[in-house]
Amino acid sequence: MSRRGRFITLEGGEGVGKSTNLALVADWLEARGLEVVRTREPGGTSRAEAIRALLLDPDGEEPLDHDAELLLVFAARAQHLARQIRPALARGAWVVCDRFTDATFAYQGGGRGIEVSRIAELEAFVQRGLEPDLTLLLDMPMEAAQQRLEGRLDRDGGERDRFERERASFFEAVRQAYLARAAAAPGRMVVIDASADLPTVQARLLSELETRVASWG
Ligand SMILES: Nc1ncnc2c1ncn2[C@@H]1O[C@H](COP(=O)(O)OP(=O)(O)O)[C@@H](O)[C@H]1O
Ligand SMILES: Cc1cn([C@H]2C[C@H](O)[C@@H](COP(=O)(O)OP(=O)(O)O)O2)c(=O)[nH]c1=O
Repeated sequence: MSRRGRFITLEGGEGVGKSTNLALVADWLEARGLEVVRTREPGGTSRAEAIRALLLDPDGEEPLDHDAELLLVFAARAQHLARQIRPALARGAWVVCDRFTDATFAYQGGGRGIEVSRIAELEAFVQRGLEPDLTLLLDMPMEAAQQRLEGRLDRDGGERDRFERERASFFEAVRQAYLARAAAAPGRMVVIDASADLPTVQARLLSELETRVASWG
């Protein structure tokens, strides 16, 4: 399958501003006349969204096993790739996705402690060589991100999902795993300091995006 569109992902812990900035990235690309597909993980198609609901549903009487969690994340990803991402890229659309496999290395690897080699095996099996062209990692100290998240939950009246109920040490491990991935893949991943006010973060992000898109010709 020839691949013409580009695949951009946004990553980072809870509350760092991924959803807010995804809109900015997608709008910027659309203003350049590109077809843009905005999507997210886990989810992005109706069956993958059903798997998302299973993953986010807070643990009750039957806690979700860590290996089952990992396999569900990749099951949702396989569906999303087959039904949404690969067809979009093939027709020349650009795909902008809120989280992808770096989140699995961060949450299931760093957070849950599953071996990296096991995650990498599933990555190879499900993605068959397809990787994001660019990953924007929004990074900031966990406590400040938690405050933003609380602000959002207060406004939306939302409940904390299964991940949002985790301990501070879990989120710190997630952050460190993300930073380690970025250090190992400097060509694909760009770390953006997300702790500044929104206009500053957005200016940083657009400047990185512009440079990368220009380098692709
Ligand atoms: N740079 C920023 N400064 C202050 N608040 C922000 C900033 N970026 C996002 N927010 C706010 O923080 C909250 C979390 O942002 P959101 O985009 O939902 O994060 P995520 O998708 O990463 O969980 C939202 O209420 C959003 O309006
Ligand atoms: C994509 C992905 C997400 N997740 C988790 C992280 C998030 O807590 C949750 C849902 O993602 P999301 O809705 O992006 O979280 P938020 O907007 O609160 O930042 O799924 C994983 O554990 N592994 C994965 O591979």
